[in-house]
Amino acid sequence: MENFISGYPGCEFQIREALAEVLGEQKAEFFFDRFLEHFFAEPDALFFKSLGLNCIRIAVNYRHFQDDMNPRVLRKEAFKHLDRAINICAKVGIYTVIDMHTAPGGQSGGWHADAGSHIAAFWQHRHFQDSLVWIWEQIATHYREHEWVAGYNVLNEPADPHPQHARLIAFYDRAYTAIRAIDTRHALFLDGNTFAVDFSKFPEDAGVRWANTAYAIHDYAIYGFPNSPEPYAGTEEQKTLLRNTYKRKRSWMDQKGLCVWNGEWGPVYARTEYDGDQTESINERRYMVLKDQLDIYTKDRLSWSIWLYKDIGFQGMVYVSRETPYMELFKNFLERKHNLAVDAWGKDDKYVKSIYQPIVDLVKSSVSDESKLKLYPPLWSVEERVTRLSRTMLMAEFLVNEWAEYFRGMDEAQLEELAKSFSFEQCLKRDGLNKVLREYAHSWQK
Ligand SMILES: O[C@@H]1[C@@H](O)[C@H](O[C@@H]2CO[C@@H](O[C@@H]3CO[C@@H](O)[C@H](O)[C@H]3O)[C@H](O)[C@H]2O)OC[C@H]1O
Repeated sequence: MENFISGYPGCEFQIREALAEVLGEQKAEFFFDRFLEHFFAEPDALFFKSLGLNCIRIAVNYRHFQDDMNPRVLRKEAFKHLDRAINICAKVGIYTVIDMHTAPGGQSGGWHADAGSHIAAFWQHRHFQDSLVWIWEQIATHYREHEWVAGYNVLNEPADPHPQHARLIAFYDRAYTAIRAIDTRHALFLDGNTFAVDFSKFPEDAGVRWANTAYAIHDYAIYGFPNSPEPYAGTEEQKTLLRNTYKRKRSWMDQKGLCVWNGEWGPVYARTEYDGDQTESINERRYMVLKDQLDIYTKDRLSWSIWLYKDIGFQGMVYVSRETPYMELFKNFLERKHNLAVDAWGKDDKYVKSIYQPIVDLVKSSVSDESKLKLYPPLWSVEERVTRLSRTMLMAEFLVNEWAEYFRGMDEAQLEELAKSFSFEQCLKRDGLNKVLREYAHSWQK
């Protein structure tokens, strides 16, 4: 679960805690369990398959396997939803890649690492790394015979600040050895450092050192987001930029003759409630970006996994209808969250930019040497850092309890109604996106 996907503010662990506070442990657990059940069921798999797609990447949180207060003890229901999703996909003929989307302590400072901090503590504590290796051993043991699991995406978007990426390489070595001691057959998918774009410090002998391994880039194109430098029109210059950025990300694999996979990519979309009559024209441009990226991938016979399948209406192939109990309940809250730009992903900060600008200016004017303003990760400028800390963490923290308060006094039947809003039957389809995906999925198979 992520904030822009499900509508809550902040991180998953925060809303789980807040909801337990409001409803009690048992009812909160009931809600999240029902949410996961409805989020992906057989009709979802059938729809996905109907587009001609044959593999889905399933993002999992390490907390499904291990409770932080009870380390190295496999949770009783650790595989309940993952087994369910993988077996539903297998039944309709879809392969799955298991993606470890969060690591203990956080493998990056992004909200999606579910750590609630901009410091990626995973790299600082051996203890956190040991835990994740142990979790992978449990997963490999569980799925080593499964024919429909295509492989293991060991760590989503690592961001190891070490200048030589030494801790990431050491962790991949450990995870590789541990998994391979149990399961030699499933492929491993290793993301590059710094949000799956940088392989420059990967070992020279990777091809032999890490057998049966693909290397995952995440190819988000700047033109697919509200902060695009200019409206995308598919000009030759713009297409060249798309291609060059992508080529740069995969250049290390190309030099070494290694297998590349695009594990995440895809534009976000405008919404009528926030973008008004601009919505359609913005989205037409976004579909153009999508298509032009697919042209590049198809020419290269590159396999990809679109981000993402389902959400509340920003990026998903299917999205929860506004007429559902969940969306009606949170209508005003979501609008406020949007206007305050509390989520980082594809943010639109027009209402609040000027409020945070003095902090940006203060930081810039207080640091004497300009080069000292460049901290890791490089794509977090001073502006971006201020955004992450003051809005997506500080502001979000205050909204977490508010989100949970909406549930106060609800019984299981009402919670079920809310969770069910995420079921395929209550979702709409993003036709523009699905049409393009279908077309390319079929052309790829020819
Ligand atoms: O969970 C996902 C999460 O995996 C994803 O993370 C972001 C991916 O994009 C990163 O920035 C890109 C880095 O490469 C440049 O070439 C692109 O232009 C940038 O967009 C960003 O820092 C990550 O947080 O985001 C969506 C989440 O739902």
